[in-house]
Amino acid sequence: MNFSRLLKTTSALTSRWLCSGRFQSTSAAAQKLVDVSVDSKTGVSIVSLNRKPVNSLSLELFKEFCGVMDDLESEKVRGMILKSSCDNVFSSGLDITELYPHPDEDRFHAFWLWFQETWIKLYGSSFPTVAFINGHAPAGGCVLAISCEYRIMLPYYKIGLNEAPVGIVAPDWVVNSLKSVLASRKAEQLLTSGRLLDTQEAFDIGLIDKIVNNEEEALARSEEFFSTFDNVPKLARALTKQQVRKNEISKLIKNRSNDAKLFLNHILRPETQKIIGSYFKSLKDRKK
Ligand SMILES: CC/C=C\C/C=C\C/C=C\C/C=C/C(=O)SCCNC(=O)CCNC(=O)[C@H](O)C(C)(C)COP(=O)(O)OP(=O)(O)OC[C@H]1O[C@@H](n2cnc3c(N)ncnc32)[C@H](O)[C@@H]1OP(=O)(O)O
Repeated sequence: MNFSRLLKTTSALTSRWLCSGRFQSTSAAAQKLVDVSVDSKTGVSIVSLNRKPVNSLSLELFKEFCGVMDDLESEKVRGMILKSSCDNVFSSGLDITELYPHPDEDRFHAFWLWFQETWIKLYGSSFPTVAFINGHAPAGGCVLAISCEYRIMLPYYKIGLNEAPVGIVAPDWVVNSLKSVLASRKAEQLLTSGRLLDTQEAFDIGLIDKIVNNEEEALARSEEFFSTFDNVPKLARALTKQQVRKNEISKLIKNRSNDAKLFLNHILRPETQKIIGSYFKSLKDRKK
């Protein structure tokens, strides 16, 4: 099966979950969780995550984001910049309330499939993608950033995959996304320590590509990146990118339901619930 068909194909079970209207947000029409605008100078789409206060990633946000990605694919956009509308936070990662306390199993299954779907669409997009990391990007926030092709970050924020210290093992598609950006040894060090790096450290190890001081500079640096493809036929570029990324994506597509079940079993374990519970409490207590 060719890769474009594979991208559209998913198991019957997965399709049932993704297409079902369950877990529809009642306020979806009232509040947009993902905003899209077009930079009139460059024709590039700017996609802003807009789930205040910290862009924690919920099932509803993933669904909306996937819809936006489908639109951008069919409009054959020149490129996309992913950023945040929240002050100081790009994304705080998965919404912990989707994981704790003891999530409803059906909702969690759907949540995980939509997380996978988001990764598949972003990591496998045909058009060039830039993450403008205009705030902290821990855990799932970092996953979004490393799924893009190029990363531009403002100074003095933190980025990394901090799952291990809270007793959670990142799935292999997350690990492999990191290994597509960093050498295996650096990726292992970052994952096993769960350390969050500041902007300068992230630049020094190659986790991000550019440091900028403001949005104007970010747009200029993004444009430099996008214009490197101006003389490359769009289809050839897209197929080449997918050629590089297809093994990881195909592996997940064939294993989606199992990946969701494994993660659900892990999350439901009393020890895991306890660790996430104390972590969440410490997050809330920090401000007291
Ligand atoms: C716990 C790990 C569990 C599972 C790992 C699962 C899977 C592994 C595979 C995939 C990778 C993805 C994993 C994840 O993404 S798990 C989420 C991990 N996220 C974090 O550890 C970040 C936590 N947040 C922060 O460190 C700070 O909030 C942040 C630096 C982002 C911003 O700080 P700031 O001071 O600006 O805001 P706060 O006052 O801390 O937050 C405002 C408000 O929002 C609540 N909050 C923050 N983050 C989350 C979140 N991820 N989910 C739900 N709620 C969140 C925070 O508690 C505050 O609430 P309140 O006090 O009620 O106002």
